[in-house]
Amino acid sequence: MTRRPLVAGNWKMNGLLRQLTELEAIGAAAAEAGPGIEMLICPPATLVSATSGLLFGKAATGGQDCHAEASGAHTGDISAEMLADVGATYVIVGHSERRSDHAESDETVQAKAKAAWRARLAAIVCVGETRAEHEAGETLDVLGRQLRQSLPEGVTGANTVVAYEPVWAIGTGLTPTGEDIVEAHDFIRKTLAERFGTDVAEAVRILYGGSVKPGNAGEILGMRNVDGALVGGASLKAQDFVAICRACPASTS
Ligand SMILES: O=C(CO)COP(=O)(O)O
Repeated sequence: MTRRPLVAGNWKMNGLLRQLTELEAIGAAAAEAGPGIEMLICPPATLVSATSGLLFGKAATGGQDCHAEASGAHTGDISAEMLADVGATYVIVGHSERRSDHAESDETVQAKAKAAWRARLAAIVCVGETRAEHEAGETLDVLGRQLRQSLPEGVTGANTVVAYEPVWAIGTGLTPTGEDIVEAHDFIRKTLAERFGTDVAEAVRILYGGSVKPGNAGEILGMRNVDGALVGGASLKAQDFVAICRACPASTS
């Protein structure tokens, strides 16, 4: 089974209209990379519409979060349907910053993943251990629990991407060892196979996120069961993001 690598940029709470100029270079690089790699930008909600317009036909656009409901009295929230309406095809759910800043539980994340599917968006479901959990040797236990509770029934390779983001590696410049990344990704693939069957598990892309930079992208993206990256800080500069995409081995079919 060949999985098409996905390199995704999560701009988090960064980006004003004037930063949309970065998208020109990203769109050009996506066109040059061809179909062997998929590129995705998840800007803040205010820029989703403009981003999808600028990247149309070249790279995908996603939201960073969605509410579980389609519409209603939820001041300040946006729904998966609203993201789809302005051209998004992906939405990140369960990012550790949502889990900590907004006390999102695995159950909430699961409801959001279902909402994404309802709106025909693919859900990028984030999992990852904290520093304390890492140091206590609990990484695989935490990943197992988060996968069990955050993923709805009905996962397919088309509707779901899993992102492994160790919380202690996000924005810190620290990354796990290669062995730790491979162990986590192998474990995620095995856990998906146990619940959804081998065919589905082989089709779901598993991204690594946490301090991915041009300097370490080639090594990380070449690892077994690493099907792309979810990039934070380094996705804000087109030059860095494009360098990361270029370091990604493309699928050949
Ligand atoms: O949280 C991340 C992507 O979702 C990773 O962020 P950094 O690449 O800034 O470490």
